[in-house]
Amino acid sequence: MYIVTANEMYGIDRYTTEEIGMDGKMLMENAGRAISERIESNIKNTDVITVFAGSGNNGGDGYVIARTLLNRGYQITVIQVVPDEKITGDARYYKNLFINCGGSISITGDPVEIDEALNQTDIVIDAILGIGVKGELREPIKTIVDTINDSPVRVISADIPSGLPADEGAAAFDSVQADYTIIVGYPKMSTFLQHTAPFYGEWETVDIGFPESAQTSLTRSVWTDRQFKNKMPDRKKDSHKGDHGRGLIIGGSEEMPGSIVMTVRAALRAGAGLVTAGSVKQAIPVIASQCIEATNLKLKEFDGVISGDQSIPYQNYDAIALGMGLGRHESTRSIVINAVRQVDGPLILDADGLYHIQHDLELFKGRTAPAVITPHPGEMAMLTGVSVQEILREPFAYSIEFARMYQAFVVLKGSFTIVTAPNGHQSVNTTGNQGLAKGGSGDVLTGIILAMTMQHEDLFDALRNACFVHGKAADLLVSNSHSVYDLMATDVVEGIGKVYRTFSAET
Ligand SMILES: NC(=O)C1=CN([C@@H]2O[C@H](COP(=O)(O)OP(=O)(O)OC[C@H]3O[C@@H](n4cnc5c(N)ncnc54)[C@H](OP(=O)(O)O)[C@@H]3O)[C@@H](O)[C@H]2O)[C@H](O)CC1
Ligand SMILES: [K+]
Repeated sequence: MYIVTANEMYGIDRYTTEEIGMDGKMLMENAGRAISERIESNIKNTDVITVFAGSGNNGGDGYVIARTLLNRGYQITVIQVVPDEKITGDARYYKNLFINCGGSISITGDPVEIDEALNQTDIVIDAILGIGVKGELREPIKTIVDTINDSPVRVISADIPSGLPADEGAAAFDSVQADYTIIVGYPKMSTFLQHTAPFYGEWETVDIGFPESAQTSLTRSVWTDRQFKNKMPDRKKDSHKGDHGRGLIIGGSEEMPGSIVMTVRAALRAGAGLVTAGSVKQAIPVIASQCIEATNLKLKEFDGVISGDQSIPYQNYDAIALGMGLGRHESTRSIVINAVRQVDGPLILDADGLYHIQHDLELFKGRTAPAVITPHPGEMAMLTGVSVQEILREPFAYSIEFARMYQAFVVLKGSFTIVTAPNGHQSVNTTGNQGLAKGGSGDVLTGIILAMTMQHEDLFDALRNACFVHGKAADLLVSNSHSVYDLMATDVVEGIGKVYRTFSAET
């Protein structure tokens, strides 16, 4: 499922009308009808419905919805929130059809009248503004949006909650708070941003007839269940442990032996053939007792942390993960610097590994083998020199800039984790829940990433599948045996098996 910006959506619209030759009116009719069908399956036929219609094509969709539901016997009226001369083009055409079918319209921006109407309404259809919104809401629309939000009525938004920007980057906005949004064609970027996603309520998309050829330039998408299943490699009956990768995980310190334990256990559960844990001698007994299937590599230590002054036989491994529980001691830094220089297979940097590399990012440019960074927004802010708020406001843009500049894969963690490839392609993960917002979750993800990296031919697929499994494990656990409160990172490790079993049982 592709994710679009407003500009990309207008491009698809233009292509469909100009190149394919489909009439714009037909797209609007298709949109309004498809939305009406979804509305019908979500309401009672006795519900009183009010459509709020604005001046643009979103308002035009609103008039198609109003006519469709009126003709199907619903009690429905339209409140047009802009003066009549603002309704032009296709929207005007559909407004006239609604009137010709006996529909009733009141034209008002008066909050008292609107409040009275809301008191007699069960369902609001929000068709005030679509992806054409620009800047802060003007009056009377701003007050109307506030009035709708203050009312207990159920709100269904057409395409996008009115006022909400389609794209990332907006700092302040006013928006309708929808209970449910029926999105035309493709989800917009703001469906997947931490600060804008909640305005959509539940959402789904409707197909209005855009041709497949309109999608060819799109490079951003949601990773789906079906894609996960298709891209999970089969295991041959005669395979052996060496076929599933030899991974090295370096991390841990005297004071932090736990995080590498979770990474190692997750890598093993996720299917890595052989896993070696490289750590200081003080941490090895903990790792060895918790991960008896792993082997250990005792590294030189300095004051309880891994010393940077040593060489590591990276060539013996298919992929390396580095950073969990490493600590931020200066003497450890050269381990990370040297790994970026020397590891000639996939290198995954997480946690303190990211801390140590922050001033030497240029080293990524000299690598011939892929590098993967797995920052949370705070770590991404550290790496890019901007605030966490800026990262959260524009996670797609910051990820792409980093991935292109340093030719690295970026896994920007969050409620919608974004995986970005060096060529700028981006994929959003939608599995997972609040239960993952806990210490250790990131360590588990890194272990799964390591295992997937060694089992997939394509690294982008590996990263997408890793994020999918991590979130899905949490989802299955929360829907069966756990809650978002008690879920722990170690539970997620055990949940990996549930994901594999669920998907291998499906035909
Ligand atoms: N393929 C498609 O994309 C299809 C989309 N459909 C629907 O159309 C909308 C997009 O329609 P568009 O007309 O481009 O934009 P809007 O409906 O969002 O409205 C733009 C008008 O809104 C006014 N506006 C803009 N910003 C503000 C603001 N901050 N405050 C108040 N009013 C604002 C502006 O009016 P002016 O007074 O400035 O003229 C614009 O005119 C899309 O979302 C879909 O719902 C089609 O139906 C099917 C194909
Ligand atoms: K809307």
